Amino acid sequence: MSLNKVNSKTDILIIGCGCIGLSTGIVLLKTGKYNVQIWSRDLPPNTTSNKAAALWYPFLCNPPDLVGKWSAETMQYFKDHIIGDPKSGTLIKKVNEIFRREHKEDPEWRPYVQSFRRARKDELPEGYVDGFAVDDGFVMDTDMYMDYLVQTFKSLGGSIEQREVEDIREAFVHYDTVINCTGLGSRELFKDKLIYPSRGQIIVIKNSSERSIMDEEDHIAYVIPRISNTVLGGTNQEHDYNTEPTKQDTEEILKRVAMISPRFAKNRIEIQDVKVGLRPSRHEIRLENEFFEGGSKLVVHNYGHGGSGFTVSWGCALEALRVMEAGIPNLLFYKKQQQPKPQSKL
Ligand SMILES: Cc1cc2nc3c(=O)[nH]c(=O)nc-3n(C[C@H](O)[C@H](O)[C@H](O)COP(=O)(O)OP(=O)(O)OC[C@H]3O[C@@H](n4cnc5c(N)ncnc54)[C@H](O)[C@@H]3O)c2cc1C
Ligand SMILES: O=C(O)C(=O)Cc1ccccc1
Repeated sequence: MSLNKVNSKTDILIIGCGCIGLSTGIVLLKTGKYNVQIWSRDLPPNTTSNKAAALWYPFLCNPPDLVGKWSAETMQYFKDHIIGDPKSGTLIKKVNEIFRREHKEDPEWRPYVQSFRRARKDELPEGYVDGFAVDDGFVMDTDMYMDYLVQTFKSLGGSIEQREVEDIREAFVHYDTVINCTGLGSRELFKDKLIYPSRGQIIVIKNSSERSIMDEEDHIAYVIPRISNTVLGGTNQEHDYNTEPTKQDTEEILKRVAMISPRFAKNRIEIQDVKVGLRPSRHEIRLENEFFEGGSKLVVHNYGHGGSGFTVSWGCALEALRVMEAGIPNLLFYKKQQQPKPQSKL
């Protein structure tokens, strides 16, 4: 049995149609070497990814050095391929993280982001004494961006099937190489009990804001302006599976946001929507090969991106391609394929 090949391209299955699965699929398709299909239980707009704020900013994601590298690669990828396209739903927006106490240390990702600077005093609301700034930060109108990823994936020849995978062996019937982008779903599908939900609630409002600003010191508060609305957040309730918004969280978020952006204390806030998503949290992103069925099947894991899936998406997609291409030659029958055919005795 040879590697699944049609039109001399290798067939790859991706499980999961969130920002990670779609970005990974696009990177594979752009090489011109793979036929890529996505199987996914939920499709946009019904994924965790669609519940994100979303802005570029490393948050609740590890390991720090790799998250810094992948965040910077993702920022570059957005600048090179995405931000110029109005269909992508992205906007360049300065982002400020602010602190009530002096913050001596720069963030671990600072060495990777040249545009990083300390916040100026005039960028700090009353009661805040220190802060970070990234002038070329960017935000995504999440649903627009997710639709853009789906259209880009399909325009490159990718296909998407709504299908839940209950046992990875279902995938092995048709594919030798599978990329696992199931986020929190890996808790069941691969019995990884290290991944757990961190519940995040956000409020979508009509009002606008000139910058993204956030305080994540003692509790989370953020304002993230987008093309068609602004997102106020948020919460971070670990191991909480409740996907329904609560009135209490909405009130808490509005109270905290008024502290970091006083204009929201004075102006009437017109709530358009309240959303909840379960961040796929893990002590660190799992991005590695795992062989099954005696080395004849390969799964590339790419999940556990916590609060930074969009921020590291393209860096992780490029890494998943590298890891996969390092793994394929080790597939058992791939090796057999390469063996010279025995010469006939006649
Ligand atoms: C409120 C909130 C705000 C956020 N804001 C930001 C932000 O500003 N910036 C940022 O970078 N990140 C942000 N995040 C984090 C970001 O949303 C996640 O890191 C990201 O969505 C993870 O993407 P994913 O593709 O791994 O997961 P998901 O979007 O959950 O996709 C997983 C996919 O796998 C599918 N799946 C799972 N199990 C199976 C199975 N067994 N069979 C078939 N399919 C399966 C699911 O249906 C889904 O399609 C935020 C998260 C929340 C909750
Ligand atoms: O809520 C989240 O998961 C986010 O990623 C939004 C965010 C980004 C940066 C700081 C705090 C929250």
